[in-house]
Amino acid sequence: MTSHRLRGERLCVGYESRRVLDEVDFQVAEGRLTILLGPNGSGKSTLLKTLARTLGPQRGQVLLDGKDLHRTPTRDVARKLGILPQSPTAPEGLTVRELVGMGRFPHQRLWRQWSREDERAVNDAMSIARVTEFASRPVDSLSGGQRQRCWIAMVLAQETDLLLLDEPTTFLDLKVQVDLLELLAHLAHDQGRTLLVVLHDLNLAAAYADELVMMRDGRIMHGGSPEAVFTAARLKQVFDLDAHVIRDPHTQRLVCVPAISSSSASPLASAQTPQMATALSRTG
Ligand SMILES: Nc1ncnc2c1ncn2[C@@H]1O[C@H](COP(=O)(O)OP(=O)(O)OP(=O)(O)O)[C@@H](O)[C@H]1O
Repeated sequence: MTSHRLRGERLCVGYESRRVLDEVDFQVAEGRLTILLGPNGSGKSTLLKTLARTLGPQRGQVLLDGKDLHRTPTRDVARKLGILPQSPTAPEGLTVRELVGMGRFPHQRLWRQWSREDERAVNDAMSIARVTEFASRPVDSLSGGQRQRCWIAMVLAQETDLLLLDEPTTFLDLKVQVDLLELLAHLAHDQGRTLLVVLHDLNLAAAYADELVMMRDGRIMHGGSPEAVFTAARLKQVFDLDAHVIRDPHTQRLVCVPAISSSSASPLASAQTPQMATALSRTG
């Protein structure tokens, strides 16, 4: 049986008078890669922040190893749970090595300064996230994608069993997105870590998730394996997206192909014959 170290019970969460989550129950499957999907504004970040202790619930509770997370000291939480928020910003002038080193704070004590263990964790994290070459550069001098990788390195340096990542693939090119998802799957499958990740790319989510969770209007609509959950009917219901779900002939994985009306498709793509395509490309 899958056990649940992190779970939210009857969570009611909002901002001032506006309620976003209403009585949400959610359990993060241990040792699995769970991907949270949903349209903009559906409450994914709100749920993630509540599970990560950065947002307090108005009602309900989050339990980490059976204890109320919002009553657990920060350092204790940070030793078990790492979070990558959406669009984080680093203090001006902070170098990459300094930023990644901040991931080690929960492991330090007043009487125990920077250790070899900290140094090793920072070097490993920078190497995995491929930012070692930028180590002495200020974070704010890097490109969006390079910066995103530094933040991922900081979370990895924390060496927690639980990782909550909000849109970690923002700014990354497709190759780096795939590399990152490979890494996240490796952390779950080979190291037994528990990951909850918000993503917008439906196909990457279907390809890598052990569990897919779909949200809409602050509610969890569906949860389960991609095979069970990733269907055209559910994509329509949750995202209002007209799409076909087909199997990639090479990998047998499920892939969603958005339906594009023939009037908006490029004439080249909708050309009926190779001769028509050649003629169109000449005139175009
Ligand atoms: N700080 C805030 N103050 C007021 N309302 C907020 C705040 N943050 C989010 N909201 C509102 O809460 C709702 C859910 O937002 P949330 O960021 O959780 O959605 P999301 O699913 O993560 O969206 P996205 O995919 O666009 O990141 C939205 O309607 C949003 O406008």
